[in-house]
Amino acid sequence: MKIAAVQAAIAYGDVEKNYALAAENIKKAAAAGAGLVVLSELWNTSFYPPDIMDLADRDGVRTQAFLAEEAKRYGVHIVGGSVANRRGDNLYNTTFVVNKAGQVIATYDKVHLFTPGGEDTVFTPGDHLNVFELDGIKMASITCYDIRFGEWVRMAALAGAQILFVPAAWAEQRRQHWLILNQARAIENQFYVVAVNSCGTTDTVRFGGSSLIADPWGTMLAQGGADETILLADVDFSITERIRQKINVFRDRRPDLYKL
Ligand SMILES: O=C(O)CCC(=O)C(=O)O
Repeated sequence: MKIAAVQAAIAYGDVEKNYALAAENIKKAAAAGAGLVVLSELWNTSFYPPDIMDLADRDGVRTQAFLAEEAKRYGVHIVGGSVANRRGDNLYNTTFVVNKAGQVIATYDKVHLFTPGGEDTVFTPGDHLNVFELDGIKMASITCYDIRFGEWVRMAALAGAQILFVPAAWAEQRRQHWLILNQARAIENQFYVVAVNSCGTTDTVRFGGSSLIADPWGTMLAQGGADETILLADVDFSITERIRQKINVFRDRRPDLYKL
């Protein structure tokens, strides 16, 4: 399966421009042969303008219809990064996963909100893991800051995920953390990690780009720089079993001791 990670400069607060940008990038990824396309965090608004409550999608209606249309048009699965998504008076940082038939097969609201950026004062957190199946492979997604919580990522691995998607809007100044955390999560969980960051700027933040696709051994299959790009990598899930046999951390872990 060929995966495309879309690293885009999301326009700050310009929703119309951002849907057009996503459409253009999905088209390019499909033309490059991708079977699964991954977008970055809050690709409809960027992270996050003051009027985000007004700019947010309502009940995910527009985003789901848009992703379903694009998925069917190009015959690709889409892990729809995340969007600002208003449900009633609450705002969520929501991921929709759509299969190539245009069916929404999974929905995830970011669980760990980025308190240093005040995200918890604006958004409501989700309360469940996002594990889903495409082409017979179990997959999972989290969102940005969630990557700092190794126990949350481990849950996805224990639920059987063989690949983890990490849409993000991660600042350039903590680029080192981004690279190390994503690579470490791939190594410790022995699964693919597809980490898709934004690039470009808001009024105050420069996003770090550096999207990456790491295999279950931690080898970087593709890595972005500071600018817009679409990373492509072929993933082969048969290597996971071989790696897990060589160093069998799932057999050797000691959950009986993992409590205080
Ligand atoms: O953890 C970090 O350093 C960045 C997290 C973040 O920006 C986010 O979750 O949106």
